Amino acid sequence: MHIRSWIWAALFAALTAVGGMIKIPVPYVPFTLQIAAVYLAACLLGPKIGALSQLLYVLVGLAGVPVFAEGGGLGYIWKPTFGYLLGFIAGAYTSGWLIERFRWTKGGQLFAANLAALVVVYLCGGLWLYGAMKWIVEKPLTIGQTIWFGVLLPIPGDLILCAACSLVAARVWPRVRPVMTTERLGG
Ligand SMILES: O=C(O)CCCC[C@@H]1SC[C@@H]2NC(=O)N[C@@H]21
Repeated sequence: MHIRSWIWAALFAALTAVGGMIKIPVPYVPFTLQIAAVYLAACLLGPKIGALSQLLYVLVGLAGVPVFAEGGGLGYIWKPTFGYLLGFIAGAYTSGWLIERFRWTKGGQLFAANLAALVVVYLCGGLWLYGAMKWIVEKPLTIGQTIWFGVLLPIPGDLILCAACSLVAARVWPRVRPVMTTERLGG
């Protein structure tokens, strides 16, 4: 893989870290801006490099750098929000794959792809939240509470970010994406 791909992946990993620092504490699952970096990485880097950016982010956090919403370190895998972090990797891949497979470029199309990413993030995050609260924290949430705190509370903000990032990506796409993707880099 071309060095430029690694640099872009690292930059978007850093952007996700910034998104994790901008947070509003809410019980169980904080509001953060991490998902905006996931949307943009998928749209501008494609499935592989987009997912790589999120994998780098998670690995740096697990290595101990406090880039997650509530710190970092290997023990973070036991936190109720760790599933969202795994969801960022799978979500970036999903959205990037849809965009690449169907050659989507318009704002509405990117919105649809990012919506799919959001579903993946919430699936991973919600399932992990439920399991972690039950078996690790041992303060179980009901399914209704899990959906309320894990999905319904944060989703309005995430939908606004989805629309905003999709429009921005559609605008900058023609100029930026050829530079960012590996298609022309042979890697
Ligand atoms: O601990 C972490 O760093 C992960 C926090 C995950 C927060 C999730 S991301 C999707 C949803 N939208 C938000 O604003 N918060 C949750």
